[in-house]
This record gives sequence, C-alpha cells and structure tokens, in this order.
Amino acid sequence: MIKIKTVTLHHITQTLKTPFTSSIGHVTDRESILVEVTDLEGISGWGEVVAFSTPWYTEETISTAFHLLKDILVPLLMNQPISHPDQLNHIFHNVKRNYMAKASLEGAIWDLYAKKQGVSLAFALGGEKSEIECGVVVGISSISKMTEQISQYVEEGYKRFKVKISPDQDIELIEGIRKKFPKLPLMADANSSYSLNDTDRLKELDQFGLLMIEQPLAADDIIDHAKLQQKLTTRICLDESIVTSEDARKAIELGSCRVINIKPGRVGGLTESKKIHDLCKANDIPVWCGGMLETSISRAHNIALASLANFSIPGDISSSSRYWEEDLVYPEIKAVNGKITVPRAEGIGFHMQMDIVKKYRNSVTVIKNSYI
Ligand SMILES: O=C(O)CCC(=O)c1ccccc1C(=O)O
Ligand SMILES: [Mg+2]
Repeated sequence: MIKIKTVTLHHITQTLKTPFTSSIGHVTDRESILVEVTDLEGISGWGEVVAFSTPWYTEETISTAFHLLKDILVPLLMNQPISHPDQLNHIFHNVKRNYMAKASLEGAIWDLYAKKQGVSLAFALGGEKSEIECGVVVGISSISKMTEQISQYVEEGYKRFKVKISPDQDIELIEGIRKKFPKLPLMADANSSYSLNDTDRLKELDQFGLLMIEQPLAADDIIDHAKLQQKLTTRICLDESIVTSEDARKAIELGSCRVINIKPGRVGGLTESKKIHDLCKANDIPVWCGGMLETSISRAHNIALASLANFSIPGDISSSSRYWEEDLVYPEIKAVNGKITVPRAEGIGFHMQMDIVKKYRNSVTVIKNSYI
C-alpha cells in the first residue's frame, strides 16, 4: 500500500543544446516540473510534466499543470491509500482532460509502486523486451542542415529517422534526403499543418516510401484523417488526435490511421498508454513511443513502456545528450548502436542526480499530507 507523505514539485529550466523547431512551435529553453512523490517509508517515485511553456502542442502549459497538481490532483491523492497506480484513473475521474498534469503524478506513483514491489518499471508494466531500438527527430531548419544532421545520426546508429515537415518544406526535403539515403527508415511529422485541400500534395509523398506520415491534419479531425488515409498509400500515424483509448478505438474503427504514436503525457499516463497499446495490439495497429523533448525521467518511463511487445517501431527515444548538456539521472541514458538496454533495477532504474536538478531549479514546492 502506498501512503503519500509529501509531493515535491521541482520547477526547472534547461536550455536545449540546439533550439527545436516544428511547424507550430519553437523551443529554446525547456521548462519542466519534476514530480517527486515520497511515501511514509521515505521511498520516492519520480514523474515529469511534459507540457511546454506555451500551449502550442496541446492546450496545457507548465503553469496550468502546476495549478492542477498543487490545487486539485495532489490533494485528491492525499487521503487515499493506493494499492495500484491503475486506481488513479478512477480517483481523477471528475477532473476533465489536463492529461499531462495527471500523467506526471501517475508516472511518479508507477515508479514508486515498482520500487515498493522491488521490480523494474518495465516489469511492472508487463514489458517483454530486454532492449529497445531508438529513433531520432530532426526539427525544421534548412534542407542541407537537416540532411547533415541525419548523416550524423546514421553514423551514431539510430534505427529510425523522423523529420518535421510543413507545406513550406516537404517534397523537396524528402526528395533531397531520399537521394542521399534511398533506403533509410524515414518518416515525416506534420504537426497538423495540412488540410484535406492539400491531398494532392500529400499524395506526392507516396513515391518516397516513408514509414508513415504523422498527424498531417488537425488534432480533432479523425474524420478527415480517414478520408485522407483512403487516398494515400503511406500509412497515417496519429499523435495529437489520440488523447484517450476511446479516441484510439474510434480512429481505428474509422480507418483514420494505421499506426499510433503513444506519449504517456499526452494520454494521461502509463495506465492509459498500456490500454492503447493493448487495443492496438488486438487490432494489428503497431505503436511507437513519441518524444516531448523530455528529461531523463520521462525518457526512463518511455523506455519501460516501449519494452511492451506491440511497440514494434522504434520511437522518439534518443540519447539524453541529443538535447541536454547534463543528464539529471545516473547512469546517463545513452543509445549504443541505436539501442538502449531496458534497466532491470527497481522502478525507473536510474538514480536522480539531485545536485544537477538543483542547478537547473527555479523553485521547489513541497506539499505535505495533512491527514498524517
Ligand atoms: O522528443 C523528441 O525527440 C522530439 C519529438 C517531437 O517530434 C515532438 C516534440 C515536442 C512536441 C511534439 C513533438 C511531436 O511528436 O509532434
Ligand atoms: Mg508528433
């Protein structure tokens, strides 16, 4: 049984090694809230808010998540003995949406639960793989710079390559990459920058043998995605459109996608991620784990999640050094020849380096359980 003593919110800001640009947002300084849940025995579990400073990817921000955690979600948990993290879905039932806020606390409880059971998070989730294959994402810049970055990542051994596209830079970019790398496992992420009026343009991408095209249309438009998928040979993968397992069910039923990107933050946590994984498995829809320019806390959660069987496509799970000067955890998370070993140690399997957390920390908020 988990009995919470304190929840500590560490608000940090780290500067990305190089700014990251997509069709809808540009990130230089990455704010995060690290969520540390400590129980009565003094064991801590860690989670992370992956929302951004502004609502460019989803409606949540670091500030809205801080409010939700401090004033709504943490108080809801305080007077509840928790025997399994799956219970949080029910406890949060009357709090609408705010998936990233919920996921941060849920992830911390999963870590704490696994630690108390003396098992790895991967084991607690039902993971089967001992190592996962890694993919990497190249943000928008000039075609020559993006191609150069891909060359470097090919040398590093990554197994899957994703480039950000928009109507301003798509066909020429993919054509350029394909000239240099005809067989590269390549995919493109549009972050909703197209509409059905662009169908002909998107059909031109079919000739390049992409693994998939991610989220071409609006987040709330699974109907148009279904229409588009009928016209394309390239598989559509949904990211922003899927925030619950019910969304996934509807998208699969409608034929809106043939692949789903699962991000625990976007869907409210690991329990919902697992549900979507299981649903997709039953429907022969492969899944992969998406990235959020996250710290190694979420990276560790993602590694554990991606060890489940139907994560059959390498995700946006790269070395910590892809984005960060210093890793918040020890040992450093590192892809070797495009693979990461799934840790067997308890919980997330990595240790927090508190001196590094403190170095990047803006503020710390400790919420004590007043019921004990
Ligand atoms: O973490 C990464 O490697 C980048 C992943 C990425 O593409 C991304 C990063 C931030 C917000 C949204 C997305 C996305 O998948 O759409
Ligand atoms: Mg995406």
